[in-house]
Amino acid sequence: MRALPWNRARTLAAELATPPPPENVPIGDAAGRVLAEPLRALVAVPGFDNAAMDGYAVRGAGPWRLTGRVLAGCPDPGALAERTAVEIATGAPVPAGADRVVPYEEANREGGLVAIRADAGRAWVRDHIRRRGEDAEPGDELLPAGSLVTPVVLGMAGSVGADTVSVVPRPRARVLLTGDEIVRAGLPGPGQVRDALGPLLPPLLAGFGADVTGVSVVGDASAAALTAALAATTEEIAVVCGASSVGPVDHLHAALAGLVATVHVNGVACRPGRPQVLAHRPDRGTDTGWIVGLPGNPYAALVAAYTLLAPLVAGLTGRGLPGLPTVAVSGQARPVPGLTRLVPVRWDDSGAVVVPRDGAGYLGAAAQADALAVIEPDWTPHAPARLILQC
Ligand SMILES: Nc1nc2c(c(=O)[nH]1)N[C@H]1C(S)=C(S)[C@@H](COP(=O)(O)OP(=O)(O)OC[C@H]3O[C@@H](n4cnc5c(N)ncnc54)[C@H](O)[C@@H]3O)O[C@H]1N2
Ligand code: MOO
Repeated sequence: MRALPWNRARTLAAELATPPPPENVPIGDAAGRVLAEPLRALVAVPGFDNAAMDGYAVRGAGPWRLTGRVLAGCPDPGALAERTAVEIATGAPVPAGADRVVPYEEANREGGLVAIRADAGRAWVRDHIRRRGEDAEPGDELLPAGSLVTPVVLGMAGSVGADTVSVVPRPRARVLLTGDEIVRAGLPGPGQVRDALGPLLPPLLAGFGADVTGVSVVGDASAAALTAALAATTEEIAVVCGASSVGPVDHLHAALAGLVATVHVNGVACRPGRPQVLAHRPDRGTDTGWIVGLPGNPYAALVAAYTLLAPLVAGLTGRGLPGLPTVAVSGQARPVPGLTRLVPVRWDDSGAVVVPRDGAGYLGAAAQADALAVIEPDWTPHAPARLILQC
């Protein structure tokens, strides 16, 4: 199978996966989830005409005779008669018949009378009343399905009366590290390599919107061990790290053949990260059974995670592929004919600047970066490039 262009691989991963049936969760537990259905207002906001300022609610021409006080939480403020006023607090319901609220700063109160101050100018002409339903009416669609539930969305959901929201279940992922040389703790001995991907992938996937249930190591001894580990995976996504290339113990392709998996992506025309794989188990629906092969080289694995894993999670959560912002990039990005390069960049006043020394085998440059720039073959220094923001 021919290596796919980077853009195509990315969009394909998002298009192929579909979300599972939604679930209702309390708004307190919904942060970071994705709306499965549009968020609609259950009540009007504001729920009643209320004062936008502390002052006096008045009716008709002034001066006004002061007849009482209305505080926030008052269930029934009554009605105002012509040429009368009530003292009113911000957020309190405005009595029926009131024309406006005069803020304290613009009012004179003497004895039982309230009048506009002589020096109030025209500021008092504003009515300082927030009208029922001016922000939302019951049934209004406030956000479409596919929206990320941010803290702000939750605050708004509370404002419109929601106790629960309908969201997409978070996909789960199991990470399978391959390689007899990999050690997961302590200092590596001769010929050994300390694992970089076990620490990287769970929080990276959490940022994409998926939960890693476990990280385990599969030895290089035979393809059967990797086939068995993949067959035993019940999570929606199995992430295989390493074993994606053509080496003598690179067993991923043999394992996929053993599972009769459908291989949708086998190689991406990007550098680093070319030997990456997206496959699907034929016995599963498109909301589960996904297998993603990441190259063993850690920076190549990071690039592949942004290329295939993040879009796959976007598809599984119904979020869709996010657009990539475009900014001017300077520095040595070294475009390659026929390939998309992904290079770590940092912000500076002029845009984004390439962080030097971005080898496939080490995360040092990416660790200093704010984003990865997508460098196409026709890029020239200071030209714009799309960015993947690091999460
Ligand atoms: N003849 C060819 N050889 C290679 C090609 C090719 O096209 N033809 N592609 C090269 C590229 S590009 C990459 S990337 C690697 C990908 O190899 P694998 O995905 O099969 O990964 P491994 O061989 O298992 O390991 C590669 C490298 O990464 C280290 N590694 C593996 N896992 C981890 C980990 N969890 N933490 C840190 N480092 C890890 C491993 O020790 C190796 O050094 O293939 C090239 N070869
Ligand atoms: O493309 Mo490999 O993924 O250079 O390290």
